[in-house]
Amino acid sequence: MSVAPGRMFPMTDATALASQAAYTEAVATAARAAAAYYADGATPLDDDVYDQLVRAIESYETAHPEHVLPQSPTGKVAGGTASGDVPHSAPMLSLDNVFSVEELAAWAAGLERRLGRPVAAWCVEPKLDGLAVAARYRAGRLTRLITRGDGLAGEDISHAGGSILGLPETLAEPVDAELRGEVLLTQDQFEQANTTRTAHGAAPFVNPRNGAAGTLRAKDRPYRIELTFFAYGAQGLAGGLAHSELLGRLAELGANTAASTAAQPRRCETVAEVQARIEEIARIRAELPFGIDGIVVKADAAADQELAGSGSRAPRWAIAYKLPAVHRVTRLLAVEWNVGRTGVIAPRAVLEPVVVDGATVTYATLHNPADITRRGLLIGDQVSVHRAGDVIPRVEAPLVQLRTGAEQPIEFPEVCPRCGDAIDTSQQRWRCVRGRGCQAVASIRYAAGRDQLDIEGLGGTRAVQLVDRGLVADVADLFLLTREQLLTLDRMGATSSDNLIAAIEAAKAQPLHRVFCALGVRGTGRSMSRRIAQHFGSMAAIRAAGVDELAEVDGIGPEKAAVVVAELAELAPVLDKLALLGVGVGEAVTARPGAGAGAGAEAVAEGPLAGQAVVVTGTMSGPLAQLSRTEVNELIERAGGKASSSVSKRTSLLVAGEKAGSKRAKAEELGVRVLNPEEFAELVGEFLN
Ligand SMILES: NC(=O)c1ccc[n+]([C@@H]2O[C@H](COP(=O)([O-])OP(=O)(O)OC[C@H]3O[C@@H](n4cnc5c(N)ncnc54)[C@H](O)[C@@H]3O)[C@@H](O)[C@H]2O)c1
Ligand SMILES: [Zn+2]
Repeated sequence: MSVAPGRMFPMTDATALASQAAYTEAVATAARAAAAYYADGATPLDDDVYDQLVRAIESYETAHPEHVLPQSPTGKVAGGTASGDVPHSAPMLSLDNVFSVEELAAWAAGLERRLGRPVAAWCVEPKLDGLAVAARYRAGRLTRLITRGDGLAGEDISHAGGSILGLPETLAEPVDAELRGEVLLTQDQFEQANTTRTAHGAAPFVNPRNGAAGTLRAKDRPYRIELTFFAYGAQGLAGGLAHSELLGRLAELGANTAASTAAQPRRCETVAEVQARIEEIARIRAELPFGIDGIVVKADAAADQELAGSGSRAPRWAIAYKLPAVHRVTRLLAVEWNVGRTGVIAPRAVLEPVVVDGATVTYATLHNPADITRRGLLIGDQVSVHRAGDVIPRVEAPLVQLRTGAEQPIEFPEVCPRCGDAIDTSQQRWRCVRGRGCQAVASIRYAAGRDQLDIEGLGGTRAVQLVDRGLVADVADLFLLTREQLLTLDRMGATSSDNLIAAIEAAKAQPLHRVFCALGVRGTGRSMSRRIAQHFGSMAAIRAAGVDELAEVDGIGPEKAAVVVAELAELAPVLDKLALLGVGVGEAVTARPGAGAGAGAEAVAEGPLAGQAVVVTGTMSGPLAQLSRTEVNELIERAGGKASSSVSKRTSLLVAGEKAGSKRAKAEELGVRVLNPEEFAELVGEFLN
């Protein structure tokens, strides 16, 4: 992640409030969201959106101070929605925010103007994404634990004291003091918490922060959830310590601090150094074992802090440099089950697209079936999605409070979705019992298919037999099969053996594009294979091509080209065998630069509609609904057919939608085959876009 100058994510400009009515509504929305956020975390707004809203409210209030509403969240700790009955020894404040390095520099300059001198030094540390607590110690023993509340008084949560790592029951010295810091769930603790909760029939936590809040408040739970404490402040310890010295002192007393992590607090002399450290922490954010939602910059010296003082909501000597939210709420649309090369069957969430940390996320990992159960997910749920840096996006949990009742259970496969054989569910990661053989069966079936090598007599069960008997492990092995070997298979007589051998022999002469297609390289269906074959002219040339050359083929971008190159490299042993056997060398089509998508002469002779005269009538539906009549006609031509407008003896096929009328009657009279738009779309599926 880079924090180069400029805004890291869209800010308030677009959401400036134009009128008092808009302001009133914004205040109401923010107040509702904050109330939900500090109560149970079930807010429909993402943090970024909430922050933007509050900024817009603030700027409106600056311009119209006479119109400020009393329920406005600005200037208040927790937006004024939290409270408590244990008074704090000194206010527990929030932090003001900046969103760019320019704003940070302006804030630092403002602080120095206020002080009338340069800030002696800064301390830069992670902004831990949890909840602030005050821990009171008497003679070194923990006596009371209190939430931040409204900043002036909080709730007593002493019951939680025993399950917080890094918050000692007894300090290393018998001091009377109050430690302040953040309580959070690390990623591991969050996963563990949700396993425990779902096992007890409780709803999983939406995200670690929400989980920490719920856990601190809860009493009398039948299970224990472990949390972690990071100290960053204190009351009642010897005064005059710089912040960085105080952190050292807290660690000496036995409390956990961020110094124990890769995002260690660092003392910086200049704002440039501060920016560099911010950038470092932002860069390692995704690898930290706990969540951070920003980086806190503090004036280090006690004298600077004292002179700057505090406002009602936040100290003036510290600022939070916010990072883009890595948690987003979106809808779970479906779960797909993909079988990997080794037969592992992995679920994948299909999401309503959402931008998280700068990238659009449409898929997220669900790890394994137990993971789905642990999270208690349903199709249609609003879910919290996490993504940071290059980390694979993951679904964290459903927001059960937002369910409508229309959610559906997730169906788990009963047989391998690729080969149809049984699933081994004895491990967390489900596997096809066929293991690597699953891939072999699937790839051989695919290779023998009508649009590839077109080997009749090599359907599903035959492919399974051949793989199970160890006769075939890849496409090339097919061409080494002997009649004698085939005769040893169940239900395989002399005639079927001869026929299959003949079909395989014939397949040797299949043109290059079909042999290439038979390899099953990802993203290269029938028409793409044709284009690649036409472009390069021989398998040797295709294999010799690099990413750049492949990317020149119509329809292959650099990313797809890289996939093709990588998969071909993996297929090298198969390709070597095929070359030795002389498969895929027949009828090499000469390279035709610029040949379009399946539009060449070959395409016309090859598609599912090859040589057919097709008429379209009525209203198109299904996948064809979006197409104009011209587009449907183009589709027919791409698929090898000829589009015509009237039904006659020469018509091969009529595609009849709703309100088809006289053409349909005539076709039926002439005995012409009639398909509805859906059936037709299936027939020409591959050519649809
Ligand atoms: N999504 C929503 O609807 C919604 C609603 C309300 C609030 N929020 C989120 O909550 C934020 C406000 O929460 P907040 O009031 O807790 O303030 P905050 O999280 O913006 O910052 C203040 C808090 O940071 C914490 N903190 C972490 N590391 C720290 C460190 N090293 N030093 C000092 N403090 C540290 C402390 O708990 C402190 O109270 C908003 O910015 C928004 O992102 C979201
Ligand atoms: Zn399988």
